[in-house]
Amino acid sequence: MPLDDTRYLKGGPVAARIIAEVRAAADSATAEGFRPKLVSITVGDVAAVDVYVRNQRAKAELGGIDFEERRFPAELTAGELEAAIHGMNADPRVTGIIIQRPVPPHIPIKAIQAAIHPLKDVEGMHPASIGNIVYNELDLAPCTAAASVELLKATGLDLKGLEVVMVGHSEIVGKPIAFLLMSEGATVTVCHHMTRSVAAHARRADALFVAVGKPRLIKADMVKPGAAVIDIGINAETLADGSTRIVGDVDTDSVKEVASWITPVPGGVGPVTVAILLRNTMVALNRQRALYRETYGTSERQFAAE
Ligand SMILES: NC(=O)C1=CN([C@@H]2O[C@H](COP(=O)(O)OP(=O)(O)OC[C@H]3O[C@@H](n4cnc5c(N)ncnc54)[C@H](OP(=O)(O)O)[C@@H]3O)[C@@H](O)[C@H]2O)C=CC1
Ligand SMILES: Nc1nc(=O)c2c([nH]1)NC[C@@H]1CN(c3ccc(C(=O)N[C@@H](CCC(=O)O)C(=O)O)cc3)C=[N+]21
Repeated sequence: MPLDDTRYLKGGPVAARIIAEVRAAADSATAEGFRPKLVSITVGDVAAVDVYVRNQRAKAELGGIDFEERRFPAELTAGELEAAIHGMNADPRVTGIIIQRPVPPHIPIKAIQAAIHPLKDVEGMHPASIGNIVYNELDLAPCTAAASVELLKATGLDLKGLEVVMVGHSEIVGKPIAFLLMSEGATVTVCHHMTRSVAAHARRADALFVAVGKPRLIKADMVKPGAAVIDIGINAETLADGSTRIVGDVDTDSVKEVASWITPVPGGVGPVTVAILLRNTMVALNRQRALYRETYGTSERQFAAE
């Protein structure tokens, strides 16, 4: 189907709407002396991260949020990284911190995520933050998970009682999606590599989310006619001529003939993920402002913004 087919659930318009809201919120916060600033931490070189960070920088600029990339060599020790994070926690000009994954194997990612101050955790991966979604507090959730749910909502389907299947149960994507959907009233089945028949579950789904990291895992015969398919996978594929292209986890060419909605890759979940990161940056900033008011009894900032 051509890319203007309405069955394509495109991320661009959803992202643009979110970024416009971010821009309005960021401009008024800046005018009131609370300038939002997002710091991205990268350790080592990972191609998938480069695309994400490039888009973060471009969209932060559109959204009126300052952006700084801190890039560290792969040999950085966990202690050095924690020290850098503690410095950012203490710096009032830094209002949001994101650690790009993956980090090299010698760095314990869970401990590093926990080192970010929960008020500056714009990804919602600090244990205190991720716990909130279990308590139905959904305003700051891991970005890709929130983006995927946002795209399902763009179909207009009623999430209450919807049969949803999530393929993949990672901490950063599959599990948070399952919690967000449960909070919205959906009936959620979670599949993983030990699931006896992913196909048998997937075929029952009104909405099928896929975050596995295997190109074309989901074929047309695994999809219920009329379903919404949210393809979260981002996989680099090398073509015969040596060039590379990005494909998702869903065999889009065959599934598009069966599904009523399908997110393209690229152009689906990815752009919305970036927009949600910026929205989360504003949610975090507002929490910091609320604490500031409670502590000092004023919303006037006590130091000059640079
Ligand atoms: N669009 C975006 O913004 C983002 C996209 N991604 C992409 O999403 C994909 C998944 O990422 P992420 O969740 O971090 O990946 P992980 O590798 O952390 O998780 C993959 C999940 O898939 C499960 N799995 C593996 N093989 C199968 C199988 N054959 N059938 C069913 N389940 C299987 C694994 O189960 P088990 O643990 O039991 O082995 C695991 O839960 C990747 O392509 C990644 O690039 C990731 C982050 C952001
Ligand atoms: N802590 C952490 N959180 C993440 O969410 C995370 C991460 N680390 N590490 C890397 C992966 C990958 N990821 C992408 C998000 C958006 C695009 C994106 O914007 N993609 C565009 C591509 C556009 C282009 O090619 O320029 C699209 O799909 O249309 C890509 C990749 C987030 N990840």
